[in-house]
Amino acid sequence: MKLDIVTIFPEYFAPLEISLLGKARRTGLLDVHVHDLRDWTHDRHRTVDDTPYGGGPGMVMKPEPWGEALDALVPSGDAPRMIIPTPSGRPFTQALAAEYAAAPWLLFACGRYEGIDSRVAEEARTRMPVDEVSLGDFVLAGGEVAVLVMVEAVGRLLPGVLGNADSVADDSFAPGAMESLLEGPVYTKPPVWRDRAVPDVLLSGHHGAIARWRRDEALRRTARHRPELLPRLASGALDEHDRRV
Ligand SMILES: N#Cc1c(-c2ccc3cc[nH]c3c2)n[nH]c1N
Repeated sequence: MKLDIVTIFPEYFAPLEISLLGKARRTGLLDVHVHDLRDWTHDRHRTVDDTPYGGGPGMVMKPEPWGEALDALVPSGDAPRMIIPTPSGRPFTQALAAEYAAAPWLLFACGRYEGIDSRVAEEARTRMPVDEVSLGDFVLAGGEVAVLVMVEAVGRLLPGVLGNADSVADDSFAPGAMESLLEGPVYTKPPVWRDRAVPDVLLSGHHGAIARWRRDEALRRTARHRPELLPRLASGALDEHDRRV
């Protein structure tokens, strides 16, 4: 997968050199290119923003540098999916991460200030799919952190990136009957730590009992932290036992 990231803060993406994603880059699973938007400015101050038409606080990112950046990065023929993080976008979900993981080429546009002139997305849509996407109902100062989150969520889904492919299948929100359940508690050695013992069932070796216990705990945690997810579970996914948990 090829990733292009356009930003005025390229240094924000140093974390993509380390850990799983760094290894994915070194092994060729991910081809990441971070670009400084100011490389497509032509004035002495490398200006990327201006005052908003119609007045109001803050500044807006000028369309010209973005237009020239997209012309340079997406000349003609094949085109990426363009992803613009914004508080006013559609929700970024595990399903959308999976959709992006199937794309051969993604281009992330990191806004700053009050956002990117809206004509940039409008013009880009004439030559590539453009998604405006939000991580949630809170406000960041720019798109870079959102892109880091999305790149990690997408990158870990690529075959070969995670050492244990089963981890993906067990994800919260991964497709399947457990799709809308939060993951339950996890434990490792020692069996007792500061007088706190690991639940006996996990040491029993009874795989059926362990699976049932894990599902019960996932149901309990979902009911406690995200009760709104429970009705979304397919009707067949909850049996009589589940409803009594
Ligand atoms: N995605 C997302 C965002 C943002 C966001 C994204 C881009 C910019 C550019 C200026 N301010 C921004 C905030 N805030 N909260 C989210 N869930």
